[in-house]
Amino acid sequence: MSQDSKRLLQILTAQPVVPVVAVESAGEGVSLARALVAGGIRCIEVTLRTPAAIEAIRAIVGEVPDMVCGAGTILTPKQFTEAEKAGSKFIVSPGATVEVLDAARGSDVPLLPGSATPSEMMAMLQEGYEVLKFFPAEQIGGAALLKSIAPVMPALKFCPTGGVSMKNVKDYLSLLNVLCVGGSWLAPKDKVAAGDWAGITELAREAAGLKAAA
Ligand SMILES: O=C[C@H](O)COP(=O)(O)O
Ligand SMILES: CC(=O)C(=O)O
Repeated sequence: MSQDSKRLLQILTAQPVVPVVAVESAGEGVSLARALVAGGIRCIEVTLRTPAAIEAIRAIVGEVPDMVCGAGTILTPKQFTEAEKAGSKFIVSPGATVEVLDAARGSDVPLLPGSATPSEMMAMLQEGYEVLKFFPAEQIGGAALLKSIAPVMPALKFCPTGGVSMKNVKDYLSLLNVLCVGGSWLAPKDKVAAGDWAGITELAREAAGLKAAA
């Protein structure tokens, strides 16, 4: 399967913000996931940027049934397979290589590939992908860029990520080609390190109250 866009749409439209997190242990991942669920956020992207990521995905999938846990920063087929075996419900890549697309074709877990330019978006359409990550969103052109893509490639829907925060999130969520945004601001390093789970629940509650137009 190249992309189960129906399943991805279900996952991504269930909340306006998908927290993109890097965790230092499985226990930290579980506490974070519980704090986010308590604030109304039911989807998390655990990035493979720390050695604990795969164990954390496995633990969240096993111990926090109300959280839909995906894996992010997938750069290689090996990482794709590890994330899939850990129980990831979706897989996110900052871009799209032939190798990662091949791994996705052999898997039932939907891939959300990253794209940043019109040519990359056209290439993804050609591969049968209609739901894309837009990364790095703010740095590459922000909401204005995505707005200009809507009439040109109306089939595409995006999850912009990178530099998105409460300051600019509404610019993205007001676009008809934006399903939700991704961001690390719901899991600030200082709050996670301090175990300030109530503080994270508060950030999640604020984000969960936002509305996407798409
Ligand atoms: O996709 C991953 C990014 O690292 C999240 O970006 P951010 O930290 O700017 O929200
Ligand atoms: C940007 C990135 O690393 C990811 O979400 O896959």
